[in-house]
Amino acid sequence: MKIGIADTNFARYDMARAAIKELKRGCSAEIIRYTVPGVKDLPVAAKILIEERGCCLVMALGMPGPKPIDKTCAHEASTGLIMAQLMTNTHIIEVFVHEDEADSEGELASLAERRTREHAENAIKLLYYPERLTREAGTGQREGFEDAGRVGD
Ligand SMILES: Cc1nc2c(=O)[nH]c(=O)nc-2n(C[C@H](O)[C@H](O)[C@H](O)CO)c1C
Repeated sequence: MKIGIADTNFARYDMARAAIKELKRGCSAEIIRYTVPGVKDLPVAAKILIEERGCCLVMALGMPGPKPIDKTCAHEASTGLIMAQLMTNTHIIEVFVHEDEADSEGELASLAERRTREHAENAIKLLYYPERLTREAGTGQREGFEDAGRVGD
């Protein structure tokens, strides 16, 4: 089993290091890392990891900046990642941490670490323990922040 990690040098935190640590802690998959300049380069990187490098899941890690143009880039990248998933019938877990989600550099680093690790846990569940995701259905899970929790009965 191979898991791909696509990340960017635009990001201000080494999200791939966090992902790799968590994946190694939870499974024995081979990990293939592919770093590109920015989020808009992630869709093709993910597709190459799947089609040419044999990955059965990819985590796409990126950090959109705070400007309107960055938000547009992130939306375009997201659309591309969805297209790549549909073209390859393979999960690409988008892990984006927007710079303006945090109030300080320290908070941004913690959020990037925690969201990436929690999505790495999701990747492991998708591949190895899908029944655990089903058990969590409807429980308001949130990656990087406290879970929102269940409503109703
Ligand atoms: C404006 C802009 N903003 C971001 C961003 O917020 N986050 C990011 O990762 N990359 C950004 N980029 C770079 C593009 O994603 C891409 O790398 C270049 O357009 C080259 O294809 C650009 C050009």
